[in-house]
Amino acid sequence: MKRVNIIGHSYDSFLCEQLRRKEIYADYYSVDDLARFDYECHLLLLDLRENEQVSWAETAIRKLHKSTLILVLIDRQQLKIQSVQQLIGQHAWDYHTAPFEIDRLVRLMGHALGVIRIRLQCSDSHRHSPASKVKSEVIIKSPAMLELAKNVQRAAPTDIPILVRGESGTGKELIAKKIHNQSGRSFGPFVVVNCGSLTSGVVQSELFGHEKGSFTGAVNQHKGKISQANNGTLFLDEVGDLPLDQQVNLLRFLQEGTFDSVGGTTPQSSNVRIVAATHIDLEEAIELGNFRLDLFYRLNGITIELPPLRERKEDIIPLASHFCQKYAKEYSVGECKLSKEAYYAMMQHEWAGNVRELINRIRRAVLLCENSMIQIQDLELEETIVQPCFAQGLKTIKDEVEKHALVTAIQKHNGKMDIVANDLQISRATLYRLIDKHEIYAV
Ligand SMILES: Nc1ncnc2c1ncn2[C@@H]1O[C@H](COP(=O)(O)OP(=O)(O)OP(=O)(O)O)[C@@H](O)[C@H]1O
Repeated sequence: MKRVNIIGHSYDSFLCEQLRRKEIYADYYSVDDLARFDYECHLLLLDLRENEQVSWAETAIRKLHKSTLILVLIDRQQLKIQSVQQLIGQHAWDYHTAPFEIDRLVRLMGHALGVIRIRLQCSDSHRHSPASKVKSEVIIKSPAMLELAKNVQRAAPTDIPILVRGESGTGKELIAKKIHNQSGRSFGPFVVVNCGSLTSGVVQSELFGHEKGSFTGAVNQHKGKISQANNGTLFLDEVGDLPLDQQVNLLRFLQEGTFDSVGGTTPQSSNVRIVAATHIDLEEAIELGNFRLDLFYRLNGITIELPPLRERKEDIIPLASHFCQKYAKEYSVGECKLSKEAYYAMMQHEWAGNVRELINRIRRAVLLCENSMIQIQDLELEETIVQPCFAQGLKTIKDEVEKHALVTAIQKHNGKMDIVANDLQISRATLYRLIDKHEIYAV
């Protein structure tokens, strides 16, 4: 659905309804209600019909960003008025004379929106070097995550809602930022709402905003996160924890594109792309009656499922190295390395807290380690114990040769498992099975 802001003398329900039928959502502000208008729009229709005085329109135009496209709607006879001519000549991108023909008006708006889109794309490629985007450096080496990155790249440029699922600390928010950065909205804001940390009343005002005086303590008007995310991405973190009574309001916004602020009397709109994340089992929450099925369908245009770190072991060491470097630089302690024991302990650890846990252990270890070498105790990990193999005949000799080949290849390639597997001409799955079989926790 397309959107246009209209300023006019008084609310014209007929015009708004006609536009709505053509899938254009009109946010109408009457001259008396301009305090509500935030002047941050791309397309503005100035409805000057039956207005002799246009001074209010000139005042409004002065507050607009100079890139806003202005269309003017006037009565034919107004074209003869000098102030109207001036206003059109100086500020309007185009005008339309009443009685309006809805199809012509819609075509005009469609054209204006097209121009805006092209302008934004051009200014985006000029203005936005990677440094100006939301920070989202993602370390990825495992096949599962490389596949996931491909899906993110495919889905990001569309406006399809994305549901990111995964255990806590797997990188859901980071992926949401990546989606934003790879979308046409990267020039706009990336706004995060943590649905889990707020009570129902607070969530409503946080998401939808509130009007001055709408409740005790509402001393000023507050712009909600949905409005703040206009032309950008709204990231609904822990959406599974959104209180049930607020789920219906969110659903209405997702279906109709409109919402009411707390204490507000006119529906508002905002052009946002929704990315939601959850670590809870939403299907189970639906069965238990804690989450709405219709909202689930609305949010779940595409699902991106982040595997836990223990299921993508190839990412562990690259992540550890990255954060070693990062914190060594941050704490000015010189380059740090992982000892072989630390390395294997990391590969064996369960990582219940996923990447967040890895970051915490590495950060602490970088500070605590001696001689720039991170040991198991610096990471506060369990020492992995190598069980001896008992030699018994040919089978044992074969086993010993196999183990020796594995250990040698792992040492030679510094633990890079994909290269080790390649060198030994076995699949990665077989390599891990053999590492488990021989209990190779340290080399
Ligand atoms: N692949 C990755 N590369 C680099 N950093 C990562 C990666 N994955 C996660 N991180 C980092 O790990 C930390 C946790 O990630 P994030 O907050 O995105 O996880 P989450 O799944 O949203 O967690 P929660 O469910 O607890 O909100 C962040 O500091 C993030 O930058």
